[in-house]
Amino acid sequence: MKKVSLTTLMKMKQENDKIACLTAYDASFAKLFDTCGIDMILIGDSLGMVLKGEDSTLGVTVDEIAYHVKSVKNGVERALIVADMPFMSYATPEQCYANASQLMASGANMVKVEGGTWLLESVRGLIERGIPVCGHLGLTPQSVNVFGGFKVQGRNAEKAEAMLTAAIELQEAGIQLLVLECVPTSLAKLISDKLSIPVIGIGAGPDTDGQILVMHDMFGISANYMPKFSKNYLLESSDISSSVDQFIKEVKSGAFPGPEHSFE
Ligand SMILES: Nc1nc(=O)c2c([nH]1)NC[C@@H]1CN(c3ccc(C(=O)N[C@@H](CCC(=O)O)C(=O)O)cc3)CN21
Ligand SMILES: CC(C)C(=O)C(=O)O
Ligand SMILES: [Mg+2]
Repeated sequence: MKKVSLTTLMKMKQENDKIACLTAYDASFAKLFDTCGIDMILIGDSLGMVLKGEDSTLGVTVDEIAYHVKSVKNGVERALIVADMPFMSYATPEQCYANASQLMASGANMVKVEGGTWLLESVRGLIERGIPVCGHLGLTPQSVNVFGGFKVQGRNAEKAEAMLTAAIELQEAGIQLLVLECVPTSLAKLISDKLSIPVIGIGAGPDTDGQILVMHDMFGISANYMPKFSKNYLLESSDISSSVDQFIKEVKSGAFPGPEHSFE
């Protein structure tokens, strides 16, 4: 099976072929998702919430992500493997390079970092050193204490403008993929249209270039709560594999996310 590359994802954006992504944390689920045809698998720091049962992602360590990357890698033949960099593991460019290199050596194809303008130097440095970078804007859960909760971001004109500017700056710095989390549908559409790189949404409406869900949410088994933008695909399927098939089908057709999973 031909491995999905960043070139593949770029071509999918250009051809309006939607990109279907899920998180995974172990080899068995990763293999199942890969076999179903998931394009990208994220080892998310959401593992702090769905695996460890904590109420935020802040306690996750680089070693924990690396452990799960090593497991996921062994189940994957085709999907692009992206690893989240944990809270404070990229606070300075030097920390960022050391920790990103550990995740790449563990089997990731790309690392993901949360934030905008303050990150530009680290993003450029990673790419110059051979590490592809995925950005993450909107509701960046590592900043939950600054936001005062898991809240939709970019709802006023000033914040929306700042997010678009940050997205463009990150693209100019060299990111090759962007996750937009919990932003109004119209803003996610604007950013997806303005950027040449693929934009993957979660709680960002139907107009991004792809969608990602936390795997536990799509099976309705998350330890804490179920965000409004998620959908339990096991309710209408008899087994895990066909629920993943259905998720991919609905992403590709544009049926997911509907208005009930999106924010205005
Ligand atoms: N199980 C799970 N699913 C996720 O999508 C997820 C995690 N965990 N952990 C890491 C972050 C945290 N995320 C979250 C968690 C909660 C909401 C939430 O409760 N949102 C409200 C919207 C609040 C508003 O309207 O401003 C909601 O009703 O969905 C959103 C994102 C997304 N990520
Ligand atoms: C929700 C996705 C985008 C994520 O960052 C995670 O799973 O940690
Ligand atoms: Mg994350």
